Amino acid sequence: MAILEVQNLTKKFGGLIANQDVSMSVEKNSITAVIGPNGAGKTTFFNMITGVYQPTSGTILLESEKLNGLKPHVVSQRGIARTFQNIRLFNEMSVLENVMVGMHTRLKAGLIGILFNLPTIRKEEIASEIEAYQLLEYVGLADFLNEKACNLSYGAQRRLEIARALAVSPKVLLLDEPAAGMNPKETKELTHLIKRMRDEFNLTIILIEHDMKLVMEISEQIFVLDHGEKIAEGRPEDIRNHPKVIEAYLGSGAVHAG
Ligand SMILES: Nc1ncnc2c1ncn2[C@@H]1O[C@H](COP(=O)(O)OP(=O)(O)OP(=O)(O)O)[C@@H](O)[C@H]1O
Repeated sequence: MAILEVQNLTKKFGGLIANQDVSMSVEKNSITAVIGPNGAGKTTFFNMITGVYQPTSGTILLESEKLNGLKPHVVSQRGIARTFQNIRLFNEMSVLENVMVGMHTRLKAGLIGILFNLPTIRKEEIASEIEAYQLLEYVGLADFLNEKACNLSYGAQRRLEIARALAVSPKVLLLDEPAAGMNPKETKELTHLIKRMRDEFNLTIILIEHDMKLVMEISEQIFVLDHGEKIAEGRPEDIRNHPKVIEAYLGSGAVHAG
């Protein structure tokens, strides 16, 4: 069953067409990759799904409900969380606080509760602290709870972003270049983490990634964008030797070169 349906999505920035008529159907509980050369339109595609940009035309459906026109925080409440290509953490806040920020959108006590320091707030706070700790343990950061986010290694910051995204209890998790800047050991651990998250949180995961080894190893389905258009889709074995994909990455002539 498809959890996310994207139909004929187009995004124009003035005269530049960043996405042109892109359609995708993503199965529930699957791991899907969106790949393509630099500037192909991958992040723009994520930005439309998450409400950062409104599409020029086309439709985005989550469990058959339209997401067009919704603000990013509402899209997040509907069940789509993401991480960013350029890590966006609260650098001066602790690791634990960064994850707790991710939870605030679904806390029930509300503004009145916070203003009047109601007991419900304290209860929620304790519960969210415990949950945040468990998420940090899950991504391997339990030893760094009180560390400032900016003091973490690059790979650890990427895992913290993942923990923060998980804190909103998403149905769909979008990862924008999760392995960027990671060493081979960290990338291997990330590969395991992505698979575990899908299985244990019953998640649907869509990732943009340039590390083809990672992509080929974990994706069940791959979509390829080039110059804003979808040029191929299929299983890793279909994509690996797809002439249009080889041409997009290596330039025209590569396919015929032998
Ligand atoms: N806000 C914007 N205003 C104008 N042009 C934009 C904007 N955002 C993206 N673009 C342009 O849209 C095109 C697609 O960019 P996008 O960042 O989506 O590509 P990408 O595939 O994610 O690239 P990369 O792999 O390098 O991150 C690029 O030409 C980019 O310059």
